[in-house]
Amino acid sequence: MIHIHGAAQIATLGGASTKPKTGKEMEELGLIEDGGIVIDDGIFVFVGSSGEANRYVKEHSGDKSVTVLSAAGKTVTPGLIDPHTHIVFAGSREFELNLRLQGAKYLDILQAGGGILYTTERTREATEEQLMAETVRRLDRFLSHGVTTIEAKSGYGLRLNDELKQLRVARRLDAAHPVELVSTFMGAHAVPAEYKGDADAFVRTVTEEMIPAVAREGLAEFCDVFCEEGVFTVEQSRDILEAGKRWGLKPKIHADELVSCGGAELAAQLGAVSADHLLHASKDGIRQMAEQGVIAVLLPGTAFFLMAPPADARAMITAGVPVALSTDRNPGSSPTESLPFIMNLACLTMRMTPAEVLTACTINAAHAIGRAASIGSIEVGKQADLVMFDAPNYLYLQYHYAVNLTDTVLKKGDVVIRDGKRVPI
Ligand SMILES: N=CN[C@@H](CCC(=O)O)C(=O)O
Ligand SMILES: [Zn+2]
Repeated sequence: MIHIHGAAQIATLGGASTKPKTGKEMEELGLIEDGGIVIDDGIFVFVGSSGEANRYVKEHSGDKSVTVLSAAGKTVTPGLIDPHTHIVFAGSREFELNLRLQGAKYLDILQAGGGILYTTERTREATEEQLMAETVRRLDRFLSHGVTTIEAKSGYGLRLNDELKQLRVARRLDAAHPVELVSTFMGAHAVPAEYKGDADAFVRTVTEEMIPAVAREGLAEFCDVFCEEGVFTVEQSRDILEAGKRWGLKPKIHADELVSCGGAELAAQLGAVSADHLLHASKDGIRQMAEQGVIAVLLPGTAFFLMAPPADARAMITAGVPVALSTDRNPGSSPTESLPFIMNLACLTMRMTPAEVLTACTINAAHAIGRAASIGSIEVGKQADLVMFDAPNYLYLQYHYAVNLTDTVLKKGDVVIRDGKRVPI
């Protein structure tokens, strides 16, 4: 049994496990001052005031050993969840920053054979073991920033065996590392060089060969596509996501990132779980997303790193679209594992409030990866994933910005970070 007591503040995020929070609900954090939490067998068994938690432990601990953790002066939140990463890849692309500073556009670099295609070459060359080793270092950094679950996309293989290789690495890491991974197949991330620009032929390979193989091996829960002018059209994206649906993969979509091209509308028509990026989503697309309950996964770090204006989060929240946030961890447009810094950016560049930001990185992010029944809030019966931040209240997380305030992290009831340091389990 674990007994956490004396928390300055607990943000429970309770009451939204069946439906993501929208509009004003995103401001409701379920705060408890001077709070206590009891965990048994990796599950939250009590959440309330410190006094009540003491009584619960006295009455229920029996002959169990009790580990007591003080949370004095700390803010406790659910383990942070990152619902959009491209974490399994080889190499890095720091040289692209210089090109972009000189005026090169992200898509020009891709169309000249760099960008995603450069990382594809490195990833194809790498063995499963090499990919494991590179990815573990990124997962360690995520964990040290309070992130206990991430979504992980393929999309740097762009041919069957290398897509499977990326997804198998994600599956092995999910079993081996404290950070939990939820996999998405994204074979349609770019048209690989060997197709010489014939995107239709590549789409046939994705729909007829890759999706069935991924589904047969049970390697992914979601299917994603880079729907963008110059990458995959709305029609090609629809074919891919419908094929995914036929094979039991739930649709997600990279939509309207660089230009407005109908990605938000497509997400609504297909009943996608989420539409991500949305910097150029149309008003009508946002309205349709709200009607269909499509979650907007916003990536303000990508806008920041590409030096572009961010998505209109306020318009989406006002329209009733549930909003989640993510790092978009990838080697080109967002090389960071600091979800807390992304939260700062959401607040300071998109004017999301500190409460909306916390909702977006916990319960709404859990919905965006189909895990809201088990994670995303501190509620009795849920998996005991939580973070203690070195902060007197949740507002402070967006105020003392760009530093890592993570003090303690619990994953499935195991203490994996204490005093900012990794605890071997
Ligand atoms: N936009 C497409 N895919 C990634 C970037 C991948 C890369 O540049 O390697 C994204 O979500 O930003
Ligand atoms: Zn992405």
